[in-house]
Amino acid sequence: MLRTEELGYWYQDKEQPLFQQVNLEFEVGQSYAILGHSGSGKTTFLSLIAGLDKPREGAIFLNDRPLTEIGLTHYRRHEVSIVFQAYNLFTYMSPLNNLLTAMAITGASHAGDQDYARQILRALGIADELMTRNVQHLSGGQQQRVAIARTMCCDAKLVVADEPTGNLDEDNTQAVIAQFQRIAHDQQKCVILVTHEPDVAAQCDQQYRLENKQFVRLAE
Ligand SMILES: Nc1ncnc2c1ncn2[C@@H]1O[C@H](COP(=O)(O)OP(=O)(O)OP(=O)(O)O)[C@@H](O)[C@H]1O
Repeated sequence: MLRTEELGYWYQDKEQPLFQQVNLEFEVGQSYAILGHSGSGKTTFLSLIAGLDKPREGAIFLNDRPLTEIGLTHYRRHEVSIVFQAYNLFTYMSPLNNLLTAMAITGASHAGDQDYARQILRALGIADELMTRNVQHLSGGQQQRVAIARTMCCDAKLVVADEPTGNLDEDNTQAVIAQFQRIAHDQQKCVILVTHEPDVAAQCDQQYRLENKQFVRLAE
């Protein structure tokens, strides 16, 4: 579904590329973890496949169409869903309104369907009384679950997550990873997440380590 071809990136003020000649394929129905030491370029890679930045070299294809042809604005709005470590929810809204707004903005097939949004929040353990409260009253783990619920109610087949469990305790980490696995397997989406935690990576279907400017597939 998503393919990189001879992908390379460096920041203008850096002499060395962070990665170069990267040829990878990501499929729906699978979850992928990307590991690598701090500063190796994991977040940068994620920002390229999320359409937040453009490659210096090579190209990214969604279903064989280059992102440059799809257009980054359309791609970001309709084709990819992003989960950040810092949740990035609308802080002045309730969980329910966060989902409804995301569905409206992206033109999701369930746009406007409150029951559907409630059902997804419930499945992620957000109790009915929390759904209409301001999200700032929720714990970090609950907010991250709302961010994941938002991904689930949108139609984008590609879900990218940057350190989604970085702020969470063990229980919430497990709940979040289990949910990403459901997104990949039950919703048949492609989940790509960056993590520092080998235990988290081990629960994904495939793992890569970014080292020496290349993504090395780790044995299962
Ligand atoms: N906007 C920028 N301009 C210049 N250099 C940057 C910029 N963003 C990141 N870098 C540098 O690029 C390198 C890779 O950063 P990146 O955030 O992609 O790494 P990472 O592997 O995600 O790191 P971490 O695990 O610590 O989050 C780092 O050396 C960082 O300092």
